[in-house]
Amino acid sequence: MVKICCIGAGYVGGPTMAVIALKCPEIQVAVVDISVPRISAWNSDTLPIYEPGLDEVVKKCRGKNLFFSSDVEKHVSEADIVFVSVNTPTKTQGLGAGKAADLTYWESAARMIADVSKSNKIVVEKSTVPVKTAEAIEKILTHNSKGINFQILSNPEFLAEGTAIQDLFEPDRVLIGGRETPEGQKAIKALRDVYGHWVPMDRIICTNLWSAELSKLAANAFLAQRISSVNAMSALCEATGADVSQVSHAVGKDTRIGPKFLNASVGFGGSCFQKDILNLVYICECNGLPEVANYWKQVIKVNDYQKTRFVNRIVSSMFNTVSGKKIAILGFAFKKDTGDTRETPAIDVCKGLLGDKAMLSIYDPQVSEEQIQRDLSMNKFDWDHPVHLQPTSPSSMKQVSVVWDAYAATKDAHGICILTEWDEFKTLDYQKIYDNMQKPAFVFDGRNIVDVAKLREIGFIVYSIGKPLDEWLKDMPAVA
Ligand SMILES: NC(=O)c1ccc[n+]([C@@H]2O[C@H](COP(=O)([O-])OP(=O)(O)OC[C@H]3O[C@@H](n4cnc5c(N)ncnc54)[C@H](O)[C@@H]3O)[C@@H](O)[C@H]2O)c1
Ligand SMILES: O=c1ccn([C@@H]2O[C@H](COP(=O)(O)OP(=O)(O)O[C@H]3O[C@H](CO)[C@@H](O)[C@H](O)[C@H]3O)[C@@H](O)[C@H]2O)c(=O)[nH]1
Repeated sequence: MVKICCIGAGYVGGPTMAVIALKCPEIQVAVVDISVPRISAWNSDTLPIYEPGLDEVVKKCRGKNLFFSSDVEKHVSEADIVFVSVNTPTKTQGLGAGKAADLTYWESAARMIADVSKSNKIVVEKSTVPVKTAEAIEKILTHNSKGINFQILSNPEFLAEGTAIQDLFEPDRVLIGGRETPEGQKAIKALRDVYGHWVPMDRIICTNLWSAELSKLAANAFLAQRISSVNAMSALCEATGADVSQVSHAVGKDTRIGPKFLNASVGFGGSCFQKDILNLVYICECNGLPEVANYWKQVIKVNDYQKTRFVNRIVSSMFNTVSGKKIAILGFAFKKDTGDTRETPAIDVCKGLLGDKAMLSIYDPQVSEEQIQRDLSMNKFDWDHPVHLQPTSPSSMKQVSVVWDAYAATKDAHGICILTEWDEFKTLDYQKIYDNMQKPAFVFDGRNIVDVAKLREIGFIVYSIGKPLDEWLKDMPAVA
């Protein structure tokens, strides 16, 4: 029986391994992590991450051919294939701080694999890593390898949160990079056979190691670049009276461009886009390519501009001050159908409003109060480091309250900011909400999900990203 072990039971390791276990009943899959609470949660009825469809998959396989354990060394030593899916955050200190990937967790996993292995293994990079990482990992593994053969593969993950299970069931492609030696090709075949249980062969792309590593960074950069492009257009739409949804639709109808990923928003968030582009920028700089680095840096700059622009719209619309005003924040996760808040635009928007002394009442169906407090008190780039390394929340967050209902959040509020596109925000009773708010009542829709005409009919002053401006807002400056 083939044994797989995955180091890192996070947003990628957990769902990916659960799907491999489901699709390959004859393979034994162990997911291991140094975080004991995380492993306990994977073994409980309340999984550590919220992801539609994940519960069913885990329940079908757990205890049969899918195991979650904190006995990292035992499972690694027994495995034929070891996936490494640990976090690779942005470095916060030292050389490359604020840009380069922090490979501390990866390196310690590699050292541990080298220490405990007694048989040949295929080691698979699942984490997103800088191009050429495999070379460094190979050095760690083969140094003092006691005659054991390690084959390194790069198998980056392309799932998106909120649709992880669907993405894993029907991936656009699976990418496997390996050495161009006979042993490397044999290792590629072994991993291709695992995915071959459910992924059509023509969707499994095999490349060399460096192409696979770089393709992952490139794919995220291209995706994020589309969002920054449409967000840049949204500012121009507001200035000219064009409607960004109509522009996106018209542009996306060109089959060379395509309709997906062209929704203007308050800005992209999530644990990957910013981190991976910064990493790409750093690699370009290290390779003496400042023009290429600056090109990609601009994608992040436009994203920051969009968040600042949104905050400025709110403040300038509300008579240039939100001091002491109650603002309801609807949605805190970085997108719908996840409880993940890493790099969510809500953090920057809330911090911007708090800086202007607003009183925030925050509601998100999947994010806990503790998480929100931690996020709002954290430094940039600390977010993806293990919890014990993150700053604790100060008790002085008196301007922030977290409530468990959109109606409570909006009661007596001066304004509403929609920051996550949760479906439930589309069907709220906005008349009831309006009746219970201070007047004039404002809605700032950072996701373009509300029916603007209907809300204006009720009496709201509405700002929607990239849409023709409300009369109220027309003469207000909205410079970032
Ligand atoms: N989140 C996503 O949607 C996504 C998608 C594709 C790729 N990725 C990439 O996958 C990687 C993992 O991302 P994630 O979101 O799953 O991270 P995560 O933080 O949710 O999970 C990583 C886990 O690794 C564990 N860990 C760290 N060092 C360890 C060690 N030495 N031994 C055992 N366990 C260890 C941590 O405790 C943590 O539970 C990152 O490189 C990320 O860029 C993420
Ligand atoms: O048209 C769009 C599409 C997305 N977003 C925002 O962009 C961010 C990222 O969304 P999405 O890409 O759907 O989620 P992630 O889970 O971050 O997934 C991305 O990052 C993963 C980690 O590398 C990759 O595996 C995925 O392929 C890639 O889509 C979110 O804040 C979205 O709200 C927009 O603003 N407009």
